Amino acid sequence: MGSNGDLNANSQCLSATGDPVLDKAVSQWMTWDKNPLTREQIESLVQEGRVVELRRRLCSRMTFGTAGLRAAMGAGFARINDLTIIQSTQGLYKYLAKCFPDLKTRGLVVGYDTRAQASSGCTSERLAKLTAAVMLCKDVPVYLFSTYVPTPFVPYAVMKYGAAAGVMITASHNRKEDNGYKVYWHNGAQIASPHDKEILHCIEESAEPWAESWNEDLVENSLLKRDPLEDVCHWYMEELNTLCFHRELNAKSPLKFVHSSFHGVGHNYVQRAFQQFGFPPPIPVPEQKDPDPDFSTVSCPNPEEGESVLELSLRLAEREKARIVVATDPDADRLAVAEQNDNCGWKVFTGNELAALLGWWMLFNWKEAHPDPADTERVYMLATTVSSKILEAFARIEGFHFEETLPGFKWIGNRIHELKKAGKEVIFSFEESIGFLCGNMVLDKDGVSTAAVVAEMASYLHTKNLSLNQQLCNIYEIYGYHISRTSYVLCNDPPTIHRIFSRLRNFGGQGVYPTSCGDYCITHIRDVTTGYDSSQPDKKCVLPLSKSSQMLTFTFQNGIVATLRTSGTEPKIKYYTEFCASPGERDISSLDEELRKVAAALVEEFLEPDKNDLLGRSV
Ligand SMILES: O=P([O-])(O)O[C@H]1O[C@H](COP(=O)(O)O)[C@@H](O)[C@H](O)[C@H]1O
Ligand SMILES: [Mg+2]
Repeated sequence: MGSNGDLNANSQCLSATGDPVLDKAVSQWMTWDKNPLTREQIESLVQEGRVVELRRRLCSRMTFGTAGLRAAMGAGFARINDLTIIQSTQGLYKYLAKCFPDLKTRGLVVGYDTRAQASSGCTSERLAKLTAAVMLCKDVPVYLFSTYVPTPFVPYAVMKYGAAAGVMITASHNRKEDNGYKVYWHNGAQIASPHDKEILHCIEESAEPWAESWNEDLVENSLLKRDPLEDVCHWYMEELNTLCFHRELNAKSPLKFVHSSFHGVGHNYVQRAFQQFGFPPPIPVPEQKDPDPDFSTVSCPNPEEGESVLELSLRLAEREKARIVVATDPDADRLAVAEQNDNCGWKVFTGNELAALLGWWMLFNWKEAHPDPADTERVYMLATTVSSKILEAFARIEGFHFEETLPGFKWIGNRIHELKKAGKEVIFSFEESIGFLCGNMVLDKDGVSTAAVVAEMASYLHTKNLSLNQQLCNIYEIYGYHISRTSYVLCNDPPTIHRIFSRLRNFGGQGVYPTSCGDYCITHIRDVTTGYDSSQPDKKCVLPLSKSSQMLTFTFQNGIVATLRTSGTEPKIKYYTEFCASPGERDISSLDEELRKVAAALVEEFLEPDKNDLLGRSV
């Protein structure tokens, strides 16, 4: 890297894109960025005259989506890199300083996962250190974990230390090119509106790096930096006892478990959690147990993709005669589970199916500890609106409360916080995307604690001669079958997405939504993007508006409910469909067939994949 004089000379000779707005952005980038690799990326793009790409990278900024800022790593204000992490943290500092007069005693928690990209020099660890440096240079104490941790450790630490906020550098299950910046508020839940908008505003106002923001030495030398790793691990593992109800049974269980950490952070933590529950540590998938930023053995690092990405785990489990596989996603906040059944191979549970099991399990144990039915009055379970309504069916029959939120655990976390304050007890929450929270130890989904809870549930059921799958059928028999189909198409072009949703909003003329899809009649429409709900007396959505994402829900005459929405973390349009049968209704195969047809019609007629160049799911 040259002296400041060189930087200015560089930025002047580069001002040659022919677009004054872009020229300004290029010159700002070259003045502010001190990372030679990302500077070089912009330099080459300018030299090659790649104006469209430059505009894409430099003329917009990342916004807070379903789970924080998330984008590809690399040069540009629209990407994750040293400079944008510094800018984001400067903005966060500015906002926190406004909200917390005691910021300098409270401090910030910073954690990171195991992502790395050679071409931009961005590793999650380095980005976490820069985050810490920005706060330290303003004399804000920082609890910076000395090694990678599961995402839920950050909100847990925020609550334990009474910190003002927390930042986790992770892109979870996204492709290896991406990274992200998740922000937790002092209550331990991820930030939601209005904090996200306010922070973004402060980021825009704090774009120029402060002199000391690049000073990573502060992390080594500052007395305001603490390493929370040992304490947090210890407290977390101890507190797991509140979710362990049958330790003696666990210790005697003949069941064997295989664990995959998907090349991410989960290995050590899941091993310890199992031991805390009285189990021997699960058998790790050796090829996937250590961090690998290339995610070399999986086509996609998302355990949600099912059997295709669980291949190594399933084969190992067969060799080891392990009945159950648990797989944490790369930042260990979500969990996939598969079970081997004697004659019918592997059953990989969907998030909705696992939630039926876990919801049942948490209620079962809660009732054991609180035999007075009057106590159930203060019990809550939560789920996002695109998740199965199975918990609602439980709540109706068992007499507790169920509520739904917008997609994203940030909504669930903040609602748990409010309910706790009001003296209520949220005993289980989930998202269909294999995100679960048993109890409320942290206010975010947690793959580590859920892995141990699943092992205990399976061991308990085993003593009753039941598999997880058999128990799932029992649950459906009592509460009604809940059959869902969820998938997505890929779309990298925001104008196409806009066109698709706008067509649906004006399907039968201006402002007229569709009244049918395929052969199926639509009876109600909910448009969370605009706040319209035809089923409500005042035609207004009960859920908060979600203007920055697209989300349309169709209720069909046959009872199926389907939602189309844009992902807030990846370039996807997702669809979610469910049929909730009444207890006693058993003709499952015909229900499933009907659901398949509705899902197919939804994609063909409403998304028009050929016309819109949408790619189907490849795995
Ligand atoms: O892409 P979207 O907007 O559907 O969001 C997806 O990822 C989010 C973040 O998950 P993680 O924290 O593990 O990255 C989840 O909350 C959400 O349920 C899931 O659908
Ligand atoms: Mg995750």
